Amino acid sequence: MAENFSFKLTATDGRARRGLVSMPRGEIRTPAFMPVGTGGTVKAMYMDQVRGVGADIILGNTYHLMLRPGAERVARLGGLHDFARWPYPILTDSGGFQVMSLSKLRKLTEQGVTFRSHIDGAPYEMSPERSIEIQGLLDSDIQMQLDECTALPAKPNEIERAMELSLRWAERCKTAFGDQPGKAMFGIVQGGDSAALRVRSAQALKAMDLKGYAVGGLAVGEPQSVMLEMLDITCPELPADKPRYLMGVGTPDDILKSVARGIDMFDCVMPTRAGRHGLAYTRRGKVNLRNARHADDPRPLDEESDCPAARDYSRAYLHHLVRSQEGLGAMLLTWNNLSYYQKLMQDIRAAIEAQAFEARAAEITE
Ligand SMILES: Cc1cccc2c(=O)nc(N)[nH]c12
Repeated sequence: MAENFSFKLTATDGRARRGLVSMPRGEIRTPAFMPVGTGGTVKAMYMDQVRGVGADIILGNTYHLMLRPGAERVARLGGLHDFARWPYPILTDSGGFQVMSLSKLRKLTEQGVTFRSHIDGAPYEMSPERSIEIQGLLDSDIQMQLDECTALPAKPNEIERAMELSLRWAERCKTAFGDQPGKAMFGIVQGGDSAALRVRSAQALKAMDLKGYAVGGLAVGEPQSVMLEMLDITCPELPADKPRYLMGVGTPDDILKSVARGIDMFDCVMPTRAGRHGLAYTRRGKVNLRNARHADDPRPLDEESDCPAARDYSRAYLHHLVRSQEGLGAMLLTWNNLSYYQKLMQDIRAAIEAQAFEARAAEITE
């Protein structure tokens, strides 16, 4: 495996990119979908199943893990990879987004955020430095800067204030992270739905010469057209030779349209959360297994899938499990959904390679 963190582009199709991130713990084929493992577990999945469906990297979360079981405890136990038995790369979000969406009595200042745990009300503070320290204690491979994500719609001056604070926090995170060759710290572009603020944020982060760049502050309630417009504005400002990660996105359609605009990495709770709520993603669209019409249907979700959850169980059985609130229902549907998402990414990667090959072949025949 690689000594350091590196990213190389292996094919392009217009603005879509096929690439490879190489790190000491493994390689990440891009475009990549990262299953969300918030509390050190991809809910309702064994880690060898997560690997089996084709995931190269999973997400962990600073906010949840600092509250429970505690970052210092995870460090004493050998770090998140040993704790959760996932030896491959892990990306951790910095916690700010979750503080603002989950915690109580939070107060945000230049220094950082103070808040009370949504679990037991205990007081905490999270500065850029503490966030990087926690991600280090977790032994995270890709660490996110602490940022302030503005929910949309928002006033322009509010978006600007949060974007500029996030830039100052990016500098502090870069300083706190220092030089860790086998790991990476990504900056997060903010700026809401303002083209000018997105450009300013992206250019300022580019000047910091970070190892990767996330686009944050999207998938927070804005229409897809606004999200895509912000990608059209932001991606061209980011360095072509660094990975681009669109946070919290998204549906299969969101992913396709975002890959076409130059995004390399995605994460979203949709496939795992939907699985726990009886919803299955299939090549023919979404299937709600709670619906009574499946009660006598002997067909599997997808007889051509190589995922046992999609191929070996009848819709009638899945309907029964979901209606009976049996744990196996969430397990099988999550397995199906993550398999669907990874197959989508595999098809996207192949399509970019094929198109690039076509373009190259056309050049050669000219
Ligand atoms: C998880 C997530 C989703 C969506 C947006 C964001 C964001 O802007 N910043 C962070 N740190 N995380 C995000």
